[in-house]
Amino acid sequence: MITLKGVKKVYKGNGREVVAVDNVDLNIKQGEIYGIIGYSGAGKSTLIRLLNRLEQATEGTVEVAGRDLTKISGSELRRARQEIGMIFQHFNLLWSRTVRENIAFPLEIAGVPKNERMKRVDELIKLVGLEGREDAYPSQLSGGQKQRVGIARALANRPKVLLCDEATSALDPQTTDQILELLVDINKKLGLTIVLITHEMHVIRKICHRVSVMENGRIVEQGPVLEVFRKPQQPITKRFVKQVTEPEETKETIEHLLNNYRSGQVIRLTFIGEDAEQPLITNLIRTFPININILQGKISQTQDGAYGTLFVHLDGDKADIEKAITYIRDKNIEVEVINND
Ligand SMILES: Nc1ncnc2c1ncn2[C@@H]1O[C@H](COP(=O)(O)OP(=O)(O)OP(=O)(O)O)[C@@H](O)[C@H]1O
Repeated sequence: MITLKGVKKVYKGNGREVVAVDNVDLNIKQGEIYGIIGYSGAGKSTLIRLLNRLEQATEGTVEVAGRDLTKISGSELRRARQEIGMIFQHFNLLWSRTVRENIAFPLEIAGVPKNERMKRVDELIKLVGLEGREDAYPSQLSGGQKQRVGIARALANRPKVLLCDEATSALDPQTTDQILELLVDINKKLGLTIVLITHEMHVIRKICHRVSVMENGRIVEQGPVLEVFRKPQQPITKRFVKQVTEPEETKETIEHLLNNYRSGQVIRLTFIGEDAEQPLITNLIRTFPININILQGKISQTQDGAYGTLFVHLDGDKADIEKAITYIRDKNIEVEVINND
């Protein structure tokens, strides 16, 4: 559905050049929810703006729904853009228009007759759950409701792709979850391809099937979300994964625990998908003459299954601890031995 090859975007000005996107290759499948994560300045906004030609690539090709956007202009580009909806962090609504009029706006521009327009707006209002708020003005809506209007407006012309530019960054955690659920719902109902950029791993975990990590304009890591959670390769990816798997205080807690548990071994177990269902701790206690203390744990749900980490302290004979660790590894559960240094 979306293919980027060798894409580069250089901004020039004041005698200086900024390479915002640097030699990016990307492949996004139809019906996929694809996340691009990176810190501020990584090049995410530029990349997503290349996907609807709000920015023109300096080098490379950007193919969306069968058209190379770098090579078209005029009416052909306008038609191509109708297949690509976009929502924004600050909603970008028209403040002097009601909910209904905001949603109808792209239909007016596309020349859809009034009757059809009204019918389509009603459908969209239902789809995003804004029944009863049709005649309200944006200033009378909550942040979540404003984003629902943004989503309805973006979907008005039945696009094949929805681009989300930090769409939940201005919302509180509960409203963020509701909007993310709405996006998943729309993805399933309409088979819509969704591309989102964010700096929050929570968003990726919750709704994305695959993810790319961006740093200094480049994609430094990509893969299925569960895979990236299981084995993050780059330091930056490890930092993002820790945002959702380990509570803030984990590092300090672990240091504290290592000081308290001088004997035995502290380990971190990583469970993926069905592994999480195993009665592992019970089996360990029954099989080996060791003591086990559960120190800390967290399980997160992704689109493809559960992902969890558990810190435990094993105490007893060194050889028994070694055997217990081998036993866990044989069950395909990842074990990281946390050392005192
Ligand atoms: N119009 C522009 N002119 C010049 N430089 C730009 C322009 N837009 C972005 N940049 C630069 O390109 C780089 C990437 O910016 P971009 O906004 O794409 O990153 P980002 O990951 O989306 O960060 P943020 O979340 O802060 O927007 C930055 O160094 C930025 O200063």
